[in-house]
This record gives sequence, structure tokens and C-alpha cells, in this order.
Amino acid sequence: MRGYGGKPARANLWMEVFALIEVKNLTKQYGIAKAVDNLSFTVEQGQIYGFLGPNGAGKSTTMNILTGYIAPSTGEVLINGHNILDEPEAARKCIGYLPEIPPVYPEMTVEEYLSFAAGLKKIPKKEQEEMIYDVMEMTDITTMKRRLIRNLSKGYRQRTGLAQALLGYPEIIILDEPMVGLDPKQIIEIRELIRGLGKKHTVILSSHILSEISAICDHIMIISHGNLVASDTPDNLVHLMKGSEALELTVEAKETDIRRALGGIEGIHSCEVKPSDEEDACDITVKTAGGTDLRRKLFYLFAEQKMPVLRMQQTRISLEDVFLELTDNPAAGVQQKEETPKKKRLFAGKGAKKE
Ligand SMILES: Nc1ncnc2c1ncn2[C@@H]1O[C@H](COP(=O)(O)OP(=O)(O)OP(=O)(O)O)[C@@H](O)[C@H]1O
Repeated sequence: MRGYGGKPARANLWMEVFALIEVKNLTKQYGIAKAVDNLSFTVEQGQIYGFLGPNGAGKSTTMNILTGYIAPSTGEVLINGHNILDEPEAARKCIGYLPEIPPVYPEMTVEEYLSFAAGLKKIPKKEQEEMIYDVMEMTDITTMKRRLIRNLSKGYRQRTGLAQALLGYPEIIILDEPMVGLDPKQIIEIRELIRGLGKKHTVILSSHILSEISAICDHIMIISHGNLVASDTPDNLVHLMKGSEALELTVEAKETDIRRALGGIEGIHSCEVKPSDEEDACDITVKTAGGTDLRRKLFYLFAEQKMPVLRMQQTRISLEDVFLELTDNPAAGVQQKEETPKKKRLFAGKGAKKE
């Protein structure tokens, strides 16, 4: 079992042993505004984590704190057991960081820049040449090594920034909005590159674009107004929100008869009945509680009542719906967290702080 921050591993601390990053009650205050508000989560080894949130949610601020670029107002960050404030060098050694604006120098060639970055990272001189060659191969920029950075395309500039992050082979790679400004082809290429990195590294990437995150990440953390509002796998985020699923029906019957018939059915969270465009029929939207599937029950109910069902459709919740619901109204997420044990997992998934 791998030790935790150089301390002896203990079997009953299994989860802690593999927590590569632990963030506890992190807050960053700018004047009276809170960019990050009491944020807690853990990151485990060997996964690709997506940090998702609308503009201004606090993603960059959190990443800058994790990487030691800015200090939190309160709270604690442990990187592989090293406190980022008490042992910054040991903590930063575990992390390769590509900030939102790649820290590249336009007047240097790719090779010169990587050599400069290797120096900053205090990589021993005798290891530098081979490592620079290696990270250029990993990011597929070897053919560009003598080109001035200012003459590179945005995609290659991003790869150069990524190569810089990989110098020293850190266990954790943090990428802030790595696809911003790239064209669709470059996005696909960088996505593949990140997927490849995820095989050997723990990767955290931030984005405000859901499709980018869901295409690459094993685990999604949704942040809104500086709070973590959900943390789970993409599938679980959708599955565990199934309580918001709805059934839409068109039934040939009077509104009062439909309401009476539905009155005795358990598992209905809410129900809307209104006149349909179909003659002598009503459109019904039934919201189910806790993901209950009422399709068969309603089919037999209306058949017994001699009310023909002209249409029945289940509207599936998408990851987009989850994202919008949680980021439009983060308080709704917290409420759900307390309401049902099933939804609780949404907030206490692998990346979320175990209580
Ligand atoms: N140095 C600063 N001084 C004052 N306010 C700041 C500072 N940096 C960030 N903020 C504010 O903190 C909040 C969070 O910003 P942050 O950049 O972390 O969000 P983000 O999720 O990364 O957004 P984006 O995707 O737009 O970069 C925003 O309201 C921002 O205006």
C-alpha cells in the first residue's frame, strides 16, 4: 500500500491513503465577494476529473490555490499529504499545471522554452535533455522544437504548455480550460492527448462546456458560486437525478376523470393535466418521485378506465439538464442532498468529501 505523504499507511484509512488531493473547507474572499466558498473534496489516483461550472464559478481560483499560485483565505489543501502552504515545494512537485493562459514565451523556441521551464522546476541538468525529448514526443511537438512559440498555432502552443506541465513527470496534471480558443480539429487532438495522459496520471481539467467534460472525464465535479454542488460519474449524475424524470401522455378522456383516476396512484410527485390539441383528449405530464417507472401502471390504469392512451413518452433527463438545474439554482442541489439518500450519492461521490 502506498504511503500517504510519507506517513505510514494504515488499513483503516484506506480512502485517505489514496486521496491524492484533499481540499478542506476552502474559501477565497476578494473584498466582500467569495470566489470560493467553503469548498471540500478529494481526488483519488488514476482518474480524469472534470471541474465544470459556468463563467465566474470559481474554477480558476480553486486551481490556482491547488497549485500554490494564490493562497486561500481559509481552508487547507493537501497534495499527496503535503500541505500546499507549509510544504509548497514538495506539494508542487506532484503537480504539473497548465493555466488558462499558457505561460509560454513567444520569443523562445519550443526547445528553449522547455529547457527554461525545466530549470525553473529544478530538474537536474543531466536529466533535462532526455526528459524534454520525451515530453515533446508525448505531446507530439518534436517537429516544432526549433520554431518560435509566437509562430505556433494555438493548438501547438497549448501542446507546448502541456509539455511544460509534464516536465518532472508529476503524478497530477491540472489543466485550466485547455480547449479554449481551439478549433474543432485541435479540440479532438487535445482531447485524445488528455485521454492518453489519464492512463498514467491523475488529471483535473476545468471547463464551462459540459460536452468537453463529459467526453473525457471519469468523474465530474460541478461548481457554482464557489460551491461544489455535485460530484459523481457522468452516468450517476444522470441516473441519480432520475427523480426529475417525467412521463408525457395524451389520454382521450375528460380532465376531471383523468385527475380522479390518477388520484390513487402512488409514486406521483406532481401532475399537470391540460386540454390537448387532440379532440376530446388531455395532455398529461406526470413527474415521478425517486425515479419510479410508472409506464405500465398508467397503461393498465387508463385501459381499465376505458380511457384510450393516444401517446405516452418518457422524457429523459440529460447531463445538460443536471448541469443547468444545479448551476442555475445551487440551493436546489443542497436541498436534494438532504432529502433523499439516493441523491445524496450525487454529492458524496468519489470526488466529494466523505463525511
Ligand atoms: N483577483 C481577483 N480579484 C477580484 N475578484 C476576482 C479575482 N479573481 C477572480 N475574481 C472573481 O472571483 C470569481 C470566480 O472567478 P474564477 O476566475 O475563479 O471563475 P471561473 O470559474 O474560473 O470562471 P472563468 O471560466 O470565467 O474563468 C469571479 O466572480 C471573479 O470575478
